[in-house]
Amino acid sequence: MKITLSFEKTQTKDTSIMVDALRASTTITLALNNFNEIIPCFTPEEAFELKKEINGIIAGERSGKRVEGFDVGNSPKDVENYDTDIETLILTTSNGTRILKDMDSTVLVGSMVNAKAVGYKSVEIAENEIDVVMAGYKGNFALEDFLAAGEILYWICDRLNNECEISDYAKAAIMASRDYDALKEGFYNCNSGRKLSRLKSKKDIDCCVLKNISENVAIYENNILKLIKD
Ligand SMILES: O=C(O)[C@H](CS(=O)(=O)O)OP(=O)(O)O
Ligand SMILES: [Mg+2]
Repeated sequence: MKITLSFEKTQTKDTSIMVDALRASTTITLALNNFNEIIPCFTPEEAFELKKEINGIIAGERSGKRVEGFDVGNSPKDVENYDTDIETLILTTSNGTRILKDMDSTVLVGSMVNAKAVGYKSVEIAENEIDVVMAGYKGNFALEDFLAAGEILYWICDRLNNECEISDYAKAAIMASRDYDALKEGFYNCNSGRKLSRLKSKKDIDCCVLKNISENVAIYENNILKLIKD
């Protein structure tokens, strides 16, 4: 099995894992405890248009703040705990939902909170290649996505008993993610982490940095995110 790490765009047609640790991947993973499906939109305008056509809760942010007129922002716990009987979540965020659009492969969603589950599941479904794709921050490298990718890559290699062809880039992410105290420091002091703290959303970082608190693995098929079947 060939294991790689990429930025924004996947390099495989086999199996990709989209990683946006602060916060979209975490929000998607935990939202599936409250919603049956998530429809990612690429702009707030598109989300508002879709809301007119379907019965859905509309969530997301721009610059880390809830979009005016949305039911909820991009806080994983706020979305997970949103009190509703509606089964569909419409979600648009600055980075994570944007990069899903161009991924021409089987796509899973990975974060710290489901790192082992998504790593193991990717090995189960991949044929020959797994590419972990970092969402980044406004088109730039994001430390938290590199660290979360490293945690996921660790579990992929663990599931393969380290019998795999892994890129140096992917190896570097694993090495960078091994010290959990350093990883947490990275989450709180990266660009997104500092911004979220300024926006009084530190509680979201507290959630997004937790390791393996969820078995949920979302798969992106036909423009919809749902829990992958066992
Ligand atoms: O909502 C988020 O946390 C980020 C935007 S920012 O880094 O807080 O400005 O969006 P995401 O698409 O989850 O990276
Ligand atoms: Mg992010």
